[in-house]
Amino acid sequence: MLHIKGVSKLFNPGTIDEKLALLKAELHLKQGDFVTIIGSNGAGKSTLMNIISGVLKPDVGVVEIAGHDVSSLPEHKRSKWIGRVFQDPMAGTAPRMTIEENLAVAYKRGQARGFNFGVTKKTKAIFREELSRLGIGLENRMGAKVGLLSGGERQALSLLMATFTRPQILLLDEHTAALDPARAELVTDLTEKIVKELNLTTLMVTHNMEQAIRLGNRLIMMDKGRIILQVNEDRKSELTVERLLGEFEQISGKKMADDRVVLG
Ligand SMILES: Nc1ncnc2c1ncn2[C@@H]1O[C@H](COP(=O)(O)OP(=O)(O)OP(=O)(O)O)[C@@H](O)[C@H]1O
Repeated sequence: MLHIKGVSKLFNPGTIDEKLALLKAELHLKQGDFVTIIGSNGAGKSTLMNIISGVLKPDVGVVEIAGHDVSSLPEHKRSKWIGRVFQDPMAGTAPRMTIEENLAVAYKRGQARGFNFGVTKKTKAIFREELSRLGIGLENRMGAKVGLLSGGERQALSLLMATFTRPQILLLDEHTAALDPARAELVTDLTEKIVKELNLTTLMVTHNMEQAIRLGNRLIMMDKGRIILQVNEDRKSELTVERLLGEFEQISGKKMADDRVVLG
């Protein structure tokens, strides 16, 4: 479903600001794989997500989604295959628009050109049904401005919008990190439910090792632009935070340089 083949990315080559963000990354996911991504600061996690979504172009290498080589396609041309939720609850939704208007935009995404913000009776019924799947009562507040929702409600809505058009790939970029523990748990539970129901191929960056171990069927660990560890389905259930930190230290020869990971 998703193939990353020999992808590298160097920022500001040949200058004093040169930064290696990805080196010969190889990752192969089948339909329905849910991989959690963990790593120290500046490891290349966001760069990997940006290269999959088309925000960044790799210097070399190939990105293949559902049999299509998308390496040279700009972000908007692959948006029909990809849903993405960011850390910032403000990022995925338009605060001055109502819930149903936001959903109308998501509904149109990846479809024919031109935005149509109109909400018909039929689409309204679809929106209500989709919102009720979240189980947090948003279906009864469809005319409410999104800016009035809590961070957790907005992230739940962002998740729904990102998966509305049934993308091939779901990218989650620390999407629960800015929420308090109770709301983070709610959004995490919704994530698991939606990913399972839609059998979505999912990549989730998290700084929480316990979450990285608990969620999904695969895990990768990154450091200095490299994927240094891939744990597949058969071994994932044996992982513990201590083992993972131990593996990181053994492979990278240093301690995990990210307090959020260690404390998390
Ligand atoms: N647009 C850019 N211009 C220059 N350097 C960049 C750019 N984006 C990322 N980098 C550098 O590339 C490396 C990888 O960054 P990236 O954001 O992918 O790491 P990350 O694993 O997501 O880190 P964090 O967990 O701290 O967010 C870092 O050294 C970073 O400073």
